[in-house]
Amino acid sequence: MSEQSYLLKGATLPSGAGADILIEGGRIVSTETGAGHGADVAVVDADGLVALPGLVDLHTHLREPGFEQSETVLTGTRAAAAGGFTAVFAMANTLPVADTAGVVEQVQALGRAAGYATVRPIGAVTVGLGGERLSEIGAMAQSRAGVRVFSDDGKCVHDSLLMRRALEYVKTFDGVIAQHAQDPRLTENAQMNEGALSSELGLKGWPAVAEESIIARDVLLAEHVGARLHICHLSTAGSVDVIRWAKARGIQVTAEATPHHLLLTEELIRSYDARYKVNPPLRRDEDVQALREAVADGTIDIIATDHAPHPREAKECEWDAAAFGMVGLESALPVVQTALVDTGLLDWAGVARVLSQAPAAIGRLDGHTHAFEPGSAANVVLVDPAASSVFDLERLHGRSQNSPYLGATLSGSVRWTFHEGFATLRDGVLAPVAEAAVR
Ligand SMILES: NC(=O)N[C@@H](CC(=O)O)C(=O)O
Ligand SMILES: [Zn+2]
Ligand SMILES: [Zn+2]
Repeated sequence: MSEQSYLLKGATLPSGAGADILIEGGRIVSTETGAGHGADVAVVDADGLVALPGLVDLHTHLREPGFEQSETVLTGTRAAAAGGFTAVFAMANTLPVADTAGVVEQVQALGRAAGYATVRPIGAVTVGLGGERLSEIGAMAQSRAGVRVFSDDGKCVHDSLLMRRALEYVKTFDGVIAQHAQDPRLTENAQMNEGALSSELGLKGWPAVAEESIIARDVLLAEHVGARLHICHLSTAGSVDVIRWAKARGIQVTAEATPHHLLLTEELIRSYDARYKVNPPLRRDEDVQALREAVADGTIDIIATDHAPHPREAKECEWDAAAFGMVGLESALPVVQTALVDTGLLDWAGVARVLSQAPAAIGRLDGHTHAFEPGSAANVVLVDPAASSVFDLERLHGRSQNSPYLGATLSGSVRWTFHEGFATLRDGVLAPVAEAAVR
């Protein structure tokens, strides 16, 4: 395999310091400005660009196996590379469900073969996401995929005894349960946030308490067991309060917010445009503000995309019949810049923390680099923060186009992505499939 060397000249590190980042043999060799380099090095003009550690998404739906009409590991990781991601954790709600060592090993192998990003499979907590019997958690942990994150995402692990047993199990190997917090009884047929607007629009409400009550129960279970718990896609101010309380008590809980819950509100649903239909639902402006502050003060540890591709026919239908979910890999960084950086709530070091360092730590993604230290693997993204543009279809590289941002103006643009020294995105252009596959 031939390894191209790169010099990212005049980049700005998350700390604000200037750097010439020299990448050779898949590693960062030096970040010293003005250091010498060989003649065969490709020089990238990074003047005005911010260098971040490769982004890590703890919550991606790659849909393969089983739902390849929505996304595949290849198309999803191409979308990831376009968005600046160098590692994604693939959710288990595939067909078959990722509840055996065989399926998680298959997903990981597909990621390796595609070559655009590190793919770490998430294992299901219960067999077939059925919520009744624990899946073979130990076998998935010991498999070649070395699964550390387990989730029934899309469904809540509602049975408290099963949740307790799952926490006890993952504790033995330092794993984590990522809970989709949704009380199923309180949300039967629910279509949008419960409140004045759901009454006005005549759509069945999804109360905040359906999320908050599960989080409250689960932080107490995590405390009782002494295990790690992660809460997926927080969407309400009340959820933030519960997490803040749990952390103050020393409970090992981490929390995630999605870009869309940090920018969009339920008001968009007045259009009845199903691109805005998502689980958990878009909430009120007060909730968005509370989530933003919680990311800024560290109560919410990470931002994860919950990239959820769906084919056209699942979205171009009446609201009640439409699928829940939005694609989010390519828009994540622009949305985070728009919602948090441009508003002064987060600096670039904070962005590196919530989109790279913290998710890698929660998922125990060993060996993936999040600092610009010589000798470490070259997982790097270059962002142009001054570019503000209309988000259009050309920005999407996955198989589905259910983005809520089409036509909206967002700040910032990802220019280059390096995965272990290989340029998966080159000044906005994805590396050819064949090149990524043979490296
Ligand atoms: N977020 C969504 O609205 N949908 C996700 C499931 C999930 O993340 O709960 C999906 O798999 O489509
Ligand atoms: Zn979910
Ligand atoms: Zn999800």
